[in-house]
Amino acid sequence: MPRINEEKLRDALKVYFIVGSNNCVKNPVQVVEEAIEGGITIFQFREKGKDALEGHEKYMLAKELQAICKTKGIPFIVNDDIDLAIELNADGLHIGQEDEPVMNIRKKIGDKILGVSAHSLEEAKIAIKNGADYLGLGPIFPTKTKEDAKEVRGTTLIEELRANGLDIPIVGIGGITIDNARTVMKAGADGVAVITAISQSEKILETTQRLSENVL
Ligand SMILES: Cc1ncc(COP(=O)(O)OP(=O)(O)O)c(N)n1
Ligand SMILES: Cc1nc(C(=O)O)sc1CCOP(=O)(O)O
Ligand SMILES: [Mg+2]
Repeated sequence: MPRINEEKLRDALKVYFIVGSNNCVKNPVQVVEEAIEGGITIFQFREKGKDALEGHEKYMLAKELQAICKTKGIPFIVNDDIDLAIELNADGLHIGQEDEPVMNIRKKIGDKILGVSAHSLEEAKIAIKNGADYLGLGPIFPTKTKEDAKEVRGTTLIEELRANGLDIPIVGIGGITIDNARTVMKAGADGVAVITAISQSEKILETTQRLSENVL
């Protein structure tokens, strides 16, 4: 199967919901179902940090969320865990700069969607050269979700990449909400990736709908 069409991916990245069980106030299955109903366009399983599930429990939750995404036609991406992505035959994998080199991962996952985090123009160029399908740039705004997040840089890196002619699909991440999502899109992103804005909302469906309206 060929690598995913770039324009199709750009569209899919618009409302990118990332979650793990420890980000949720209520049952993560219910959270993901409501978020899908509200209009998310792609999903990342990120079971990481304090109180994260491990082993069989992690696998079972991933499998259940993947099945839900599949019935609704939402691409299912796994964060960090290449073995899980391969075992589940996920649609893709997202990796950071601390993970295995992009080139090695690309060889291992074949044509699956490969997202890579980048924090500079140089990192972005290397990721693209080695096979990234899209980039995650952040943190755009302050976030409490990722303890080891880099310095907040607003939308400057998105603008820098676009000004340098990089047209790879990009999502902004970190502290993105209904209220600031438009700023990220105007800077040149193809989509916004959020955890808290949706997972901690008391009205997940409504919040996701409003976020989508500011992005689509
Ligand atoms: C879409 C998207 N963008 C960036 C990240 C962050 O990845 P990483 O830097 O590897 O950090 P962790 O999420 O693994 O803590 C992401 N997960 N998704
Ligand atoms: C997972 C992640 N990666 C980031 C980066 O900067 O690469 S910021 C972040 C956390 C995003 O969560 P929230 O939407 O709750 O701020
Ligand atoms: Mg990572």
